[in-house]
Amino acid sequence: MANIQVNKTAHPFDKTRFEALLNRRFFYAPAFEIYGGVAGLYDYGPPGSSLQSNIIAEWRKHFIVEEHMLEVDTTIMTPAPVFETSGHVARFADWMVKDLKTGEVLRADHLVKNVLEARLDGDKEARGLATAPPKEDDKKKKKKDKAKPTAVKLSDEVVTEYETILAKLDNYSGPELGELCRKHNIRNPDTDNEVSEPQQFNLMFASSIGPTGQHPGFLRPETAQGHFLNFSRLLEFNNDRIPFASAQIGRSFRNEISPRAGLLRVREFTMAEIEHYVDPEDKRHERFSEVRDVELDLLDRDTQASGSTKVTRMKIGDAVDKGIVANETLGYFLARIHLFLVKIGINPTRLRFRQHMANEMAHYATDCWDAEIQNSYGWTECVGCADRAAYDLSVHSAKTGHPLVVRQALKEPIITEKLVAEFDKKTFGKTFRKDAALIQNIVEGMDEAMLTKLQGELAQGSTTITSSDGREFKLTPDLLTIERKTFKQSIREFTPNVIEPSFGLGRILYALLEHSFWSREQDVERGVLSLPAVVAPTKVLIVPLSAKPEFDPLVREVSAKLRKAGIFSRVDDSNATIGKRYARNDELGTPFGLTIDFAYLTISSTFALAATQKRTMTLRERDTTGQLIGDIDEVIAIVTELVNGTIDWAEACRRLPAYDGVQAVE
Ligand SMILES: Nc1ncnc2c1ncn2[C@@H]1O[C@H](COP(=O)(O)OP(=O)(O)OP(=O)(O)O)[C@@H](O)[C@H]1O
Repeated sequence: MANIQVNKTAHPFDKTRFEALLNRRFFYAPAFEIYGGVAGLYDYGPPGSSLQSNIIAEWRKHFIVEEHMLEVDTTIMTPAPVFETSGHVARFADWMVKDLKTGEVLRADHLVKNVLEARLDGDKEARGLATAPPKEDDKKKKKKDKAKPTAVKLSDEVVTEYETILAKLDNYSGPELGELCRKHNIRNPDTDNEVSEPQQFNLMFASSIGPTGQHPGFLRPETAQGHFLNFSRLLEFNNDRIPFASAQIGRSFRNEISPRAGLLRVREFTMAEIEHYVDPEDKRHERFSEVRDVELDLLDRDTQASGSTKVTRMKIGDAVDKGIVANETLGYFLARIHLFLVKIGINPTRLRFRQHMANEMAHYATDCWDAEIQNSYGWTECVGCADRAAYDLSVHSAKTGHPLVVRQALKEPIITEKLVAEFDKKTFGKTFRKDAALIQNIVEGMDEAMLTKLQGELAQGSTTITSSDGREFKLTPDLLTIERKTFKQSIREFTPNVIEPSFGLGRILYALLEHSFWSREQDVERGVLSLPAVVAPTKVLIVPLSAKPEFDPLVREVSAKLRKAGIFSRVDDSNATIGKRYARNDELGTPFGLTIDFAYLTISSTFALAATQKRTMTLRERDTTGQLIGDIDEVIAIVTELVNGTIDWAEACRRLPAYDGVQAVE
């Protein structure tokens, strides 16, 4: 009876109701709203903040604690030379177009996507097929829908062409996007005006450090550089051993061109990033065997190149063995990302891993996969996972002269022999004076074959070398000799490669909210957020049947016991009916409710005495609304186990009798 089956798909996803719920319960809201708001900036309210904190806490456990990662907290404000070296000043940019009449700015690839998808939707409508879910949620939605071509049938070739463009959208350069706009008559859907040629726009917020204005800086657009700049300290902290990973959770800033997709594209957001440092010659992962059999939906680059978006379900072990995923470490993280997202409540059937096309990847990356989550905006990248090779450490090291390398003692020293030039410094300097260094450099730059030749010629008495500006210099055996020497190398020095999983927490949080939302079969107005207990903002709701003071001691006792058990609970002692109170908490995603059982009320006029004598309370489960009854301490023990995930509701139903009393009627 208490373990009732529920039908969560009785009503189709209703975005308007969903957004109304998030707004009503203050999960998040536009920042500076009473000043009119700023696109792409949001504030989280109490349930949104708790949900984010709980996702972060689980992330810490799943990655940092589980893998002994080294956590850092580096600054957001970053001096310009850092981003000049990393390439962000030159390349961290998107292509934008301007409406030729209104001057409205649009991101070029998003414009192409929105217009072509709208045309494909129109085609589906004309053919009498179902259309895709709506794509934009903002205030401009109505306006956009007006501009959206409706029910226009396209030829089969055009449909294929559009689908191919969409499958490869991240792959186009700015001029190519301009060409697509011209070829397919892509205009601003809000106004139907033509748009300009795409221009690059750097997404970093520029600032300056100090009062003189002479030290330009940027708000970081990712947390990664802070890890890399501290690499040598981290390596030392890790006893000079690799592999190891650093991790950081913090804010990043991107001046997005036209943010219109709620939390999915914002200008300030929280990232959680891991930089895992590996030996470039050995990218195996010692715990790969633990995840080998985890199955993922993969969309590889060859499939996308053929214009398809069909995923292949595959064990990560097989994907690495077949070379679809470049190496074990990358594969290990893809599997761990999958496990994390599913654990916090992402629907695994709406999660896929998409490989970057060759041109889409940063030039230095060797392989890159995005964890994409399906939601009402389409498939959205929520986690990027890239093998960044040795790029970042190498460029910062070259720029600063600070070695960002690993030095490993070799088990077996490497013995090599090679020809080297020995100079008689005094005679050499006297003979060539200011050209001495130049000539020495030329000789020292010679390879083995050239040195062998030089050695032979010196043995004949003399030789001549030519500098790059065409001058000739005569060399004789009194100036230098070429000899074979033996070298013993006991240290191997190398720049590690970096595998980087990079999480955008706002995107994950939003997708999770969408995946968790449904309405009760009997009443579409009664929305529920089925958030797993591990991330739910409040775990247990305590519902006293009445706000009368006689109930206080028991409520306080239950609260204190839950606190002691580490369970975050809230008391709802408002005057609303118990059904309303439960409904409000269903909307907040609170998985369990406790009602102190006052069944005795009918035969006793002293509530507290009766309840104390009986010492029972009911336990309600959010999704099924099933209720169980038991002794207070017994119920607290069970709800603690439920929240900690050591038992499920079915098990709770085996341990406690179902309750069918008055409180169950909602
Ligand atoms: N503007 C943004 N708003 C919210 N989250 C973002 C934003 N930009 C990036 N992220 C998050 O940070 C993660 C890592 O950033 P990355 O640089 O790989 O994104 P990106 O490829 O630039 O994203 P996109 O192509 O969607 O702009 C993304 O997977 C995403 O979750």
